[in-house]
Amino acid sequence: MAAAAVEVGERRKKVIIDTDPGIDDAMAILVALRSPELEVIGLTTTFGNVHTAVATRNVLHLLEAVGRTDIPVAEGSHVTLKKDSKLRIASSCHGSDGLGNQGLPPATTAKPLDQPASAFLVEQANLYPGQVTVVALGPLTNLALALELDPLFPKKIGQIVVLGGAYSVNGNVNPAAESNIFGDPDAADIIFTCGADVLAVGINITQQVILSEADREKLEHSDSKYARYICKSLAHYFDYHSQVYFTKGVYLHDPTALLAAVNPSLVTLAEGVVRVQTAGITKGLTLFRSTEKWYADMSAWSSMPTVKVAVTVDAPAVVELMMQRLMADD
Ligand SMILES: O=c1[nH]c(=O)c2ncn([C@@H]3O[C@H](CO)[C@@H](O)[C@H]3O)c2[nH]1
Repeated sequence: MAAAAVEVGERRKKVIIDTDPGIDDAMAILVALRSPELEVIGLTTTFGNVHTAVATRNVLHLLEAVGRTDIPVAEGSHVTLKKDSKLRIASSCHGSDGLGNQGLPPATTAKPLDQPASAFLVEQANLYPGQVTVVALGPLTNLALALELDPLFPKKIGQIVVLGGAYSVNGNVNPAAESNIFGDPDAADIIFTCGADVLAVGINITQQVILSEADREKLEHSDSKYARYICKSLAHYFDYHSQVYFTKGVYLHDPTALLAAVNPSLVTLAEGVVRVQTAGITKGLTLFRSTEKWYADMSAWSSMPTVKVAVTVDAPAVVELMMQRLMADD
């Protein structure tokens, strides 16, 4: 089974998680910290589920709670690539504090770096050319800014795993758009067409991966500090799903993308050009053109680099692996 088949290579994969926690972001970060295949070399923050300052606060709180303040945190952009400060924040999904309205205090000593996220991303890509995987769990603004800082960033970064897009299904902001792409569609279109090794995991995949009430109970009975940390925010996430999706379980968006970086065999892929609609009623729409058909006239597509898009997922294996990682002994 896929979960058992994970092999720890001699060299752990260096990972930077770009994140806007967010309940399922927090879950993904915790899973990453418990994954021996990964070396988390940094966390960068962005807006989306919360404003960027709150994302930074939440990341620092989480790292302190699990004793991992050795991991550097770089704060990201507070506005979109086009400097729009009127952001869409998904507070109904995650609570106004991003972690289920727990009223958590700020971290006591942990602080972000002085360096902005984009500069940190460029620095790490230069330090470890071809070796760094960015798992992007929010809008892609910081990555697009990194590319502005260093046009060779797409060639120096190892892989960008994007949680984002809705490929041939409705979005979750509106029928057209998924939340992370809607948050900064200009940045997303740039990243999808920049020539980097991009793997997109959309909600057509992540909405198949469901944490049930029974799974939640198992997490609640675990002594692991990682499971205990996430359980405190799960009630809000379950309530939200029951109100808007009429489901008893919750979607594991961010952990699925993270685990696709840990064990790529959990998903199968198609390859083709992805473009993003940047305006109008379909703003944030992700359109995937597979290479299965030749088109006579399509200049906005034919000259563009391709990306990989996840098309199937072993959902039970993802849930099991996530549970194992969160409940493993401290
Ligand atoms: O705007 C949103 N509406 C949702 O229903 C919703 N459900 C989950 N999410 C968050 O957006 C990303 C997936 O699209 C993840 O980071 C979810 O937390 C949502 N965002």
